[in-house]
Amino acid sequence: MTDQAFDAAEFAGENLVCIRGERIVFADLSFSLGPGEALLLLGPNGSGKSSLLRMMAGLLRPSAGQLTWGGEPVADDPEAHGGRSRYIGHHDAIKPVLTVHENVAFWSRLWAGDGSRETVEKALDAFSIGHLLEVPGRWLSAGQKRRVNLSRLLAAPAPLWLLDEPTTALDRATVATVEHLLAEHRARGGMVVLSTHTDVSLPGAKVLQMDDFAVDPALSGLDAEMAVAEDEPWTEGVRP
Ligand SMILES: Nc1ncnc2c1ncn2[C@@H]1O[C@H](COP(=O)(O)OP(=O)(O)OP(=O)(O)O)[C@@H](O)[C@H]1O
Repeated sequence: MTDQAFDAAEFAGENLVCIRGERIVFADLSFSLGPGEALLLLGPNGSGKSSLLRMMAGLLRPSAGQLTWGGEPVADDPEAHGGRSRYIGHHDAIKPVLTVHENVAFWSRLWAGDGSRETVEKALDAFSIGHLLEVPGRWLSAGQKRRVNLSRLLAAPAPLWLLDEPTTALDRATVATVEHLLAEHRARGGMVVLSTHTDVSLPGAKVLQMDDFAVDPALSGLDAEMAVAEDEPWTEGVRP
């Protein structure tokens, strides 16, 4: 775990199109995010927030448009993008038979080549769950699982945090902890993209209203050639 500033570059998306199944979920979506900035994804169920986050993480290929980092297409070096981004999705990536320590150490080792007990303890302490170190994953409550999952952000630092409804199942005090950690991350030059249906304090965040990029199905004229295989990964590595 580090308190050092990130040497981040601009992360941007240009005219992104997302097709899932045979439906255009969003089209012509563009954004840009500089060091220290945050982007809030808002919109009703099914409007494409998770799809956009998965796209940003390299887990879903854009049907058109491109993502860039420092002006260079992310697709040119997917491994580098995997190294600088941390995606926390809906599902808590916790092995039930491993202890909390073993779970977080695994991700810290894989993502940051660390996995030391000190790093894991510090990350868990930040979420007030240091006492769960030796508890197996299967015994955790929903909120405890979420906290363990989020602690991976601290156990394997990277500039770009991609968070899909990160405060789900968290109590009020832990939501405040998350808000504090988001602010600290941005103060170090980190970037945050976050989807939510609840209030999460992200001062000065840019906002993307996903339904602004919806396409009327009757007008979409979907070209089957644009559709890509569902969940076809286009970056390397294990991304839960
Ligand atoms: N694996 C899939 N195959 C086909 N369509 C999918 C798949 N996953 C999602 N979709 C569709 O893509 C659209 C966008 O879903 P997505 O999960 O990105 O929305 P969301 O805004 O995150 O929704 P929520 O607020 O409910 O989490 C939905 O119409 C959904 O049915």
